[in-house]
Amino acid sequence: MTKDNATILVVEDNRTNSEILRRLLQPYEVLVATDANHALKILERERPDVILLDIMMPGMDGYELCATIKSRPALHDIPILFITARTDEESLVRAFDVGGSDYVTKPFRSKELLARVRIQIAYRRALERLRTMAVTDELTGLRNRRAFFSEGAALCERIRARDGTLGALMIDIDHFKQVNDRHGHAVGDRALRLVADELRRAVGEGYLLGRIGGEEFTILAPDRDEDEAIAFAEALRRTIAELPLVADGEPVRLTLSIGVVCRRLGELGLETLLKIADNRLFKAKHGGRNRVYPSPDTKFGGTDANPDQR
Ligand SMILES: Nc1nc2c(ncn2[C@@H]2O[C@H](COP(=O)(O)OP(=O)(O)OP(=O)(O)O)[C@@H](O)[C@H]2O)c(=O)[nH]1
Repeated sequence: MTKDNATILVVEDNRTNSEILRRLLQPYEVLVATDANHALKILERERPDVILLDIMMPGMDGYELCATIKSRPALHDIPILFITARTDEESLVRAFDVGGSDYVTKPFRSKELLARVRIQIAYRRALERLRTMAVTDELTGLRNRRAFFSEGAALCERIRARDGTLGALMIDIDHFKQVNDRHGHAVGDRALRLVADELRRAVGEGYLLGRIGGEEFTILAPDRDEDEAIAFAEALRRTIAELPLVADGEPVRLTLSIGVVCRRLGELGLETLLKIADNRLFKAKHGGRNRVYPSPDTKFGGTDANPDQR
């Protein structure tokens, strides 16, 4: 990273040109590739903010390389600025048709080049911000509902492919309306952030955590058996019950009800798994709240050793 906090990949087979560009792009970190294969190799490990791409190169030309980069989801958003000596309409239109964002013509004009690069960096940054906003719950910083379900579906695919198990926890804060009613919405928001922070701290590597509703959170825990998922939920319940939230000089007690299920996925989809967890959450609520269902007690020899399936 540099003073301007951006990296530019220059793909140019002519060494004199690439040196000129390196000098002109001095405010930025500059990587240079001498042909398309070299560029693709660099892109395996680097994510430049902008790519400056020569059209005429030996082997794969700039148009083809641009189309290849744009076909790869991980690279798709990197703006490509063509470097070209060709100014005929057909060549320029083709640059846009293969996914280019803009072009600069040779010989380079320093200020114009920098202005065009700057605008692409700003565009890239704005796109990144929008993408992050689209998947993030603004209040807690957790995955929002949409992101949770789309990442959850992908996680299920991976687990199904290796015939693994998936645990699901449906988590709901008890009597949350009373927190709002008694202390106001701002305290309610503070409570939600506090709970979210604890959940974030508790989840393990590979877990998926999201805020899927107002005071509802969900965790997917891969490769666990049901006893482990229940023990994990019980630990969460205890942690939250001890949170030291104080409002208007009095302690605010937050408790969770949690429905837990764990299955080998097989034909089972995410929606069905979560439905089972949701039904169990309902049982936890009706069993008196501040509890996990199936509870560790019933699970390990209590009265309801065979809890409902749906
Ligand atoms: N402060 C705050 N409150 C929220 C937010 N989203 C939802 N809520 C509140 O969460 C409360 C949920 O209330 P209910 O669904 O009745 O549930 P509850 O009071 O938690 O009762 P049980 O779930 O039955 O234990 C409502 O009062 C919502 O206004 C939020 O982003 N901030």
